Amino acid sequence: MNPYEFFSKSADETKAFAARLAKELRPGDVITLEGNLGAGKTTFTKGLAKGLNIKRTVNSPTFTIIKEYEGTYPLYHIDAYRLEDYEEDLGFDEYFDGDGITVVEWAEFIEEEMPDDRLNIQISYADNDGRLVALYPAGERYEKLCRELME
Ligand SMILES: Nc1ncnc2c1ncn2[C@@H]1O[C@H](COP(=O)(O)OP(=O)(O)OP(=O)(O)O)[C@@H](O)[C@H]1O
Repeated sequence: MNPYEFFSKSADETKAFAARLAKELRPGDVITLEGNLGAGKTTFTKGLAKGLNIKRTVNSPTFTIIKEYEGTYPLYHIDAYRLEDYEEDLGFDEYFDGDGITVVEWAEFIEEEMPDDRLNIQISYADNDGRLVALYPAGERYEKLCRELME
């Protein structure tokens, strides 16, 4: 069983959990978000933004592919959904190695550009409008981060 799971009873709880995670993040960190339509990926990202003291409203970047927000650190929110058939190098590594925190939805479509070390977060529907938020850390830094977050 995955030890890094959080059961959220409401959108506010999901946001609060994400905000707590955001406080532990630092520039160069990469998070991938997975979940069905309406699972709460945007809600989670709003929580991250709150934790990073971002004042602007976060909404889905589907049509723009990437959105940038200024906060304690910059937040780069990438939605790769429309890049499924894209073959060229898009230069996203500039974000992954950069000065901010990057959140990627549909990372599988740009897998070649994704770093190996990252924190994958899967949000799924649970009973009574709840959500299961499961963290899958890849790499030592994110393992440690998850352990501390769950303490
Ligand atoms: N526990 C919960 N956690 C997150 N969202 C919840 C929860 N309970 C209810 N919700 C509601 O579910 C909806 C989640 O929508 P959201 O846009 O965040 O999903 P999404 O995964 O980004 O969807 P899409 O793939 O359409 O962009 C919101 O209306 C939110 O208020």
